[in-house]
Amino acid sequence: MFYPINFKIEDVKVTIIGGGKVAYRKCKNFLDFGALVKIISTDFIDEFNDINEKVEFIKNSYKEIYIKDSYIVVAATNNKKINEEIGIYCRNNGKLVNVVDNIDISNFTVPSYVKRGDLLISVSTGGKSPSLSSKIKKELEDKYDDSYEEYIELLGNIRNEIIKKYENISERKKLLNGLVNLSLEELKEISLNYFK
Ligand SMILES: C[C@@]1(CC(=O)O)C2=NC(=C\c3[nH]c(c(CCC(=O)O)c3CC(=O)O)Cc3[nH]c(c(CC(=O)O)c3CCC(=O)O)/C=C3\N/C(=C\2)[C@@H](CCC(=O)O)[C@]3(C)CC(=O)O)/[C@H]1CCC(=O)O
Ligand SMILES: NC(=O)c1ccc[n+]([C@@H]2O[C@H](COP(=O)([O-])OP(=O)(O)OC[C@H]3O[C@@H](n4cnc5c(N)ncnc54)[C@H](O)[C@@H]3O)[C@@H](O)[C@H]2O)c1
Repeated sequence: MFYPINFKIEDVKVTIIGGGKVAYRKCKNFLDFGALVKIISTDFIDEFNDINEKVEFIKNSYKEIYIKDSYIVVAATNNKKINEEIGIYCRNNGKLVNVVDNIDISNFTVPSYVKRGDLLISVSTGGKSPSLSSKIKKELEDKYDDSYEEYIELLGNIRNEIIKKYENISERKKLLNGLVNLSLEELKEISLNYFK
Protein backbone atom coordinates (compact mmCIF):
# COMPACT_ATOMS: atom_id res chain seq x y z
CA MET A 1 0.00 0.00 0.00
CA PHE A 2 1.18 3.51 -0.82
CA TYR A 3 0.48 6.40 1.52
CA PRO A 4 -0.51 9.72 -0.08
CA ILE A 5 1.61 12.70 0.91
CA ASN A 6 2.08 16.07 -0.74
CA PHE A 7 5.78 16.59 -1.06
CA LYS A 8 7.43 20.00 -1.50
CA ILE A 9 10.02 19.25 -4.17
CA GLU A 10 10.83 22.77 -5.29
CA ASP A 11 14.62 22.92 -5.72
CA VAL A 12 15.02 19.30 -4.59
CA LYS A 13 17.50 17.27 -6.66
CA VAL A 14 15.87 14.51 -8.69
CA THR A 15 17.86 12.13 -10.88
CA ILE A 16 16.23 10.11 -13.66
CA ILE A 17 18.10 7.26 -15.31
CA GLY A 18 16.90 6.58 -18.85
CA GLY A 19 16.01 8.85 -21.75
CA GLY A 20 12.96 7.15 -23.30
CA LYS A 21 9.20 7.83 -23.25
CA VAL A 22 8.71 6.95 -19.60
CA ALA A 23 11.72 9.00 -18.42
CA TYR A 24 10.39 11.94 -20.45
CA ARG A 25 6.94 11.75 -18.83
CA LYS A 26 8.42 11.57 -15.31
CA CYS A 27 10.79 14.44 -16.13
CA LYS A 28 7.91 16.69 -17.27
CA ASN A 29 5.99 15.90 -14.08
CA PHE A 30 8.88 16.79 -11.81
CA LEU A 31 9.54 20.03 -13.71
CA ASP A 32 5.84 20.92 -13.32
CA PHE A 33 6.47 20.99 -9.58
CA GLY A 34 9.77 22.88 -9.63
CA ALA A 35 12.28 20.08 -8.97
CA LEU A 36 15.92 20.27 -10.12
CA VAL A 37 16.17 17.46 -12.65
CA LYS A 38 19.27 15.61 -13.82
CA ILE A 39 18.98 12.85 -16.46
CA ILE A 40 21.52 10.16 -17.16
CA SER A 41 21.02 8.09 -20.27
CA THR A 42 22.88 6.46 -23.12
CA ASP A 43 20.29 7.98 -25.49
CA PHE A 44 17.53 10.58 -25.37
CA ILE A 45 14.31 10.73 -27.40
CA ASP A 46 13.79 13.94 -29.44
CA GLU A 47 11.00 15.21 -27.15
CA PHE A 48 13.69 16.24 -24.63
CA ASN A 49 14.81 18.98 -27.07
CA ASP A 50 11.53 20.83 -26.49
CA ILE A 51 11.94 21.16 -22.73
CA ASN A 52 12.26 24.83 -21.78
CA GLU A 53 13.17 24.41 -18.12
CA LYS A 54 16.72 23.90 -16.90
CA VAL A 55 17.63 20.20 -16.95
CA GLU A 56 21.09 18.66 -16.62
CA PHE A 57 21.63 16.02 -19.31
CA ILE A 58 24.43 13.47 -18.93
CA LYS A 59 24.91 11.16 -21.92
CA ASN A 60 26.40 8.10 -20.30
CA SER A 61 25.42 4.76 -18.89
CA TYR A 62 24.33 4.54 -15.25
CA LYS A 63 26.96 4.76 -12.53
CA GLU A 64 26.36 4.95 -8.78
CA ILE A 65 28.22 8.27 -8.55
CA TYR A 66 25.42 9.98 -10.51
CA ILE A 67 22.80 9.38 -7.83
CA LYS A 68 24.91 9.77 -4.67
CA ASP A 69 23.66 13.31 -3.99
CA SER A 70 20.05 12.81 -5.11
CA TYR A 71 17.29 12.33 -2.60
CA ILE A 72 14.78 11.28 -5.26
CA VAL A 73 15.67 8.82 -8.01
CA VAL A 74 13.70 7.35 -10.91
CA ALA A 75 15.05 4.19 -12.55
CA ALA A 76 13.53 4.32 -16.03
CA THR A 77 15.86 2.41 -18.32
CA ASN A 78 14.63 -0.51 -20.42
CA ASN A 79 17.16 -2.73 -18.66
CA LYS A 80 15.42 -4.58 -15.84
CA LYS A 81 18.67 -5.55 -14.13
CA ILE A 82 20.04 -1.99 -14.08
CA ASN A 83 16.71 -0.66 -12.81
CA GLU A 84 16.77 -3.24 -10.03
CA GLU A 85 20.37 -2.41 -9.11
CA ILE A 86 19.45 1.30 -8.86
CA GLY A 87 16.39 0.46 -6.76
CA ILE A 88 18.32 -1.66 -4.29
CA TYR A 89 21.13 0.90 -3.95
CA CYS A 90 18.59 3.64 -3.21
CA ARG A 91 16.65 1.55 -0.70
CA ASN A 92 19.91 0.78 1.12
CA ASN A 93 20.93 4.42 1.15
CA GLY A 94 17.81 6.17 2.43
CA LYS A 95 16.64 7.51 -0.91
CA LEU A 96 13.19 7.71 -2.43
CA VAL A 97 13.12 5.56 -5.54
CA ASN A 98 10.62 4.87 -8.30
CA VAL A 99 11.60 1.85 -10.38
CA VAL A 100 9.30 2.09 -13.39
CA ASP A 101 9.18 -1.63 -14.08
CA ASN A 102 9.24 -2.91 -10.51
CA ILE A 103 6.64 -1.74 -8.01
CA ASP A 104 7.99 -4.05 -5.30
CA ILE A 105 11.36 -2.29 -5.15
CA SER A 106 9.85 1.19 -5.57
CA ASN A 107 9.19 3.05 -2.33
CA PHE A 108 7.11 5.62 -4.21
CA THR A 109 5.10 5.66 -7.44
CA VAL A 110 3.91 8.53 -9.59
CA PRO A 111 0.15 8.97 -9.72
CA SER A 112 -1.96 10.48 -12.50
CA TYR A 113 -2.96 13.97 -11.52
CA VAL A 114 -5.09 16.97 -12.35
CA LYS A 115 -3.51 20.28 -11.32
CA ARG A 116 -5.50 23.50 -11.30
CA GLY A 117 -3.34 26.06 -9.58
CA ASP A 118 -3.05 24.80 -6.03
CA LEU A 119 -5.84 22.27 -6.46
CA LEU A 120 -4.21 18.89 -6.90
CA ILE A 121 -6.21 15.70 -7.43
CA SER A 122 -4.15 12.55 -7.78
CA VAL A 123 -5.12 9.00 -8.66
CA SER A 124 -3.35 5.75 -7.97
CA THR A 125 -4.25 2.10 -8.37
CA GLY A 126 -1.30 0.67 -6.45
CA GLY A 127 0.13 -0.40 -9.80
CA LYS A 128 -2.89 -2.55 -10.68
CA SER A 129 -3.94 -0.46 -13.68
CA PRO A 130 -2.10 2.71 -14.78
CA SER A 131 -4.63 2.82 -17.64
CA LEU A 132 -7.49 3.19 -15.16
CA SER A 133 -5.61 5.97 -13.34
CA SER A 134 -5.25 7.76 -16.63
CA LYS A 135 -8.94 7.28 -17.52
CA ILE A 136 -10.13 8.59 -14.14
CA LYS A 137 -7.78 11.55 -14.50
CA LYS A 138 -9.41 12.44 -17.84
CA GLU A 139 -12.88 12.28 -16.25
CA LEU A 140 -11.71 14.59 -13.45
CA GLU A 141 -10.13 17.00 -15.94
CA ASP A 142 -13.58 17.58 -17.44
CA LYS A 143 -15.29 18.01 -14.09
CA TYR A 144 -12.58 20.25 -12.60
CA ASP A 145 -11.81 22.54 -15.52
CA ASP A 146 -9.36 25.45 -15.76
CA SER A 147 -11.72 27.80 -13.89
CA TYR A 148 -10.79 25.99 -10.68
CA GLU A 149 -7.41 27.70 -10.72
CA GLU A 150 -9.04 31.05 -9.99
CA TYR A 151 -11.66 29.44 -7.75
CA ILE A 152 -9.07 27.89 -5.42
CA GLU A 153 -7.08 31.12 -5.35
CA LEU A 154 -10.16 33.08 -4.23
CA LEU A 155 -11.06 30.44 -1.64
CA GLY A 156 -7.57 30.74 -0.17
CA ASN A 157 -7.67 34.53 -0.01
CA ILE A 158 -11.15 34.68 1.55
CA ARG A 159 -10.24 31.92 4.00
CA ASN A 160 -7.29 33.98 5.26
CA GLU A 161 -9.58 36.98 5.80
CA ILE A 162 -12.15 34.88 7.65
CA ILE A 163 -9.46 33.40 9.89
CA LYS A 164 -8.22 36.92 10.73
CA LYS A 165 -11.71 38.25 11.37
CA TYR A 166 -13.48 35.46 13.27
CA GLU A 167 -11.96 34.10 16.46
CA ASN A 168 -14.80 31.73 17.28
CA ILE A 169 -13.74 28.39 15.78
CA SER A 170 -17.20 26.96 15.18
CA GLU A 171 -18.38 30.18 13.50
CA ARG A 172 -15.23 30.16 11.37
CA LYS A 173 -15.72 26.55 10.39
CA LYS A 174 -19.34 27.16 9.39
CA LEU A 175 -18.35 30.05 7.16
CA LEU A 176 -15.45 28.18 5.59
CA ASN A 177 -17.56 25.07 4.96
CA GLY A 178 -20.19 27.28 3.32
CA LEU A 179 -17.75 28.95 0.92
CA VAL A 180 -17.29 25.83 -1.19
CA ASN A 181 -20.98 25.81 -2.11
CA LEU A 182 -20.65 29.17 -3.84
CA SER A 183 -20.00 29.68 -7.52
CA LEU A 184 -16.92 31.40 -8.92
CA GLU A 185 -18.99 34.53 -9.59
CA GLU A 186 -20.30 34.58 -6.01
CA LEU A 187 -16.77 34.19 -4.66
CA LYS A 188 -15.60 37.09 -6.81
CA GLU A 189 -18.37 39.25 -5.28
CA ILE A 190 -17.36 38.31 -1.74
CA SER A 191 -13.73 38.86 -2.55
CA LEU A 192 -14.47 42.40 -3.83
CA ASN A 193 -16.21 43.17 -0.53
CA TYR A 194 -13.32 41.84 1.56
CA PHE A 195 -10.59 43.57 -0.38
CA LYS A 196 -12.20 46.91 -1.27
C1 LIG B 1 -0.16 7.10 -13.78
C2 LIG B 1 1.09 7.10 -14.60
C3 LIG B 1 1.92 8.29 -14.11
C4 LIG B 1 3.16 8.56 -14.92
O1 LIG B 1 3.92 7.65 -15.24
O2 LIG B 1 3.33 9.74 -15.22
C5 LIG B 1 1.76 5.75 -14.42
N1 LIG B 1 1.71 5.06 -15.55
C6 LIG B 1 1.08 5.75 -16.54
C7 LIG B 1 0.70 5.25 -17.80
C8 LIG B 1 0.91 3.93 -18.28
N2 LIG B 1 1.85 3.09 -17.83
C9 LIG B 1 1.77 1.91 -18.56
C10 LIG B 1 0.74 2.05 -19.53
C11 LIG B 1 0.39 1.00 -20.58
C12 LIG B 1 -0.92 0.30 -20.27
C13 LIG B 1 -1.02 -0.31 -18.88
O3 LIG B 1 -0.13 -1.04 -18.45
O4 LIG B 1 -2.07 -0.05 -18.22
C14 LIG B 1 0.18 3.30 -19.30
C15 LIG B 1 -1.01 3.93 -20.01
C16 LIG B 1 -0.67 4.56 -21.30
O5 LIG B 1 0.51 4.66 -21.71
O6 LIG B 1 -1.65 4.95 -21.92
C17 LIG B 1 2.61 0.73 -18.44
C18 LIG B 1 3.29 0.42 -17.16
N3 LIG B 1 3.19 1.14 -15.99
C19 LIG B 1 3.96 0.50 -15.03
C20 LIG B 1 4.58 -0.61 -15.63
C21 LIG B 1 5.52 -1.56 -14.91
C22 LIG B 1 4.81 -2.54 -14.05
O7 LIG B 1 3.58 -2.67 -14.04
O8 LIG B 1 5.59 -3.24 -13.37
C23 LIG B 1 4.16 -0.67 -16.98
C24 LIG B 1 4.54 -1.65 -18.05
C25 LIG B 1 3.72 -2.88 -18.01
C26 LIG B 1 4.17 -3.81 -19.11
O9 LIG B 1 5.18 -4.50 -18.87
O10 LIG B 1 3.56 -3.80 -20.17
C27 LIG B 1 4.10 0.94 -13.69
C28 LIG B 1 3.64 2.10 -13.09
N4 LIG B 1 2.99 3.11 -13.74
C29 LIG B 1 2.62 4.04 -12.85
C30 LIG B 1 2.18 5.30 -13.19
C31 LIG B 1 2.76 3.57 -11.46
C32 LIG B 1 1.43 3.03 -10.92
C33 LIG B 1 0.29 4.05 -11.01
C34 LIG B 1 -0.98 3.48 -10.48
O11 LIG B 1 -0.95 3.01 -9.34
O12 LIG B 1 -2.01 3.53 -11.16
C35 LIG B 1 3.80 2.44 -11.62
C36 LIG B 1 3.61 1.25 -10.73
C37 LIG B 1 5.19 2.95 -11.32
C38 LIG B 1 5.45 4.37 -11.75
O13 LIG B 1 5.80 4.53 -12.92
O14 LIG B 1 5.35 5.27 -10.90
C39 LIG B 1 0.85 7.15 -16.14
C40 LIG B 1 -0.51 7.73 -16.57
C41 LIG B 1 -0.28 9.18 -16.91
C42 LIG B 1 -1.55 9.91 -17.12
O15 LIG B 1 -2.20 9.76 -18.15
O16 LIG B 1 -1.88 10.67 -16.22
N1 LIG C 1 6.01 3.11 -15.21
C1 LIG C 1 5.44 3.34 -16.36
O1 LIG C 1 4.58 4.19 -16.46
C2 LIG C 1 5.83 2.51 -17.55
C3 LIG C 1 5.13 2.63 -18.75
C4 LIG C 1 5.55 1.89 -19.87
C5 LIG C 1 6.67 1.07 -19.73
N2 LIG C 1 7.31 0.99 -18.55
C6 LIG C 1 8.59 0.22 -18.38
O2 LIG C 1 9.61 1.23 -18.39
C7 LIG C 1 10.73 0.83 -19.20
C8 LIG C 1 11.21 2.05 -19.99
O3 LIG C 1 10.23 2.40 -20.93
P1 LIG C 1 10.51 3.41 -22.14
O4 LIG C 1 9.34 3.35 -23.04
O5 LIG C 1 10.94 4.73 -21.61
O6 LIG C 1 11.78 2.69 -22.83
P2 LIG C 1 12.74 3.21 -23.97
O7 LIG C 1 13.31 2.01 -24.62
O8 LIG C 1 12.04 4.25 -24.80
O9 LIG C 1 13.91 3.97 -23.19
C9 LIG C 1 14.86 3.35 -22.42
C10 LIG C 1 15.98 4.34 -22.17
O10 LIG C 1 16.92 3.78 -21.24
C11 LIG C 1 18.24 4.13 -21.66
N3 LIG C 1 19.20 3.16 -21.08
C12 LIG C 1 19.24 1.82 -21.26
N4 LIG C 1 20.23 1.28 -20.52
C13 LIG C 1 20.83 2.29 -19.85
C14 LIG C 1 21.90 2.38 -18.92
N5 LIG C 1 22.57 1.31 -18.53
N6 LIG C 1 22.22 3.60 -18.42
C15 LIG C 1 21.56 4.71 -18.81
N7 LIG C 1 20.52 4.69 -19.68
C16 LIG C 1 20.16 3.50 -20.20
C17 LIG C 1 18.15 4.09 -23.18
O11 LIG C 1 19.17 4.88 -23.76
C18 LIG C 1 16.77 4.69 -23.41
O12 LIG C 1 16.86 6.11 -23.48
C19 LIG C 1 10.17 -0.28 -20.10
O13 LIG C 1 11.15 -1.27 -20.21
C20 LIG C 1 8.92 -0.79 -19.42
O14 LIG C 1 9.19 -1.98 -18.74
C21 LIG C 1 6.93 1.68 -17.47
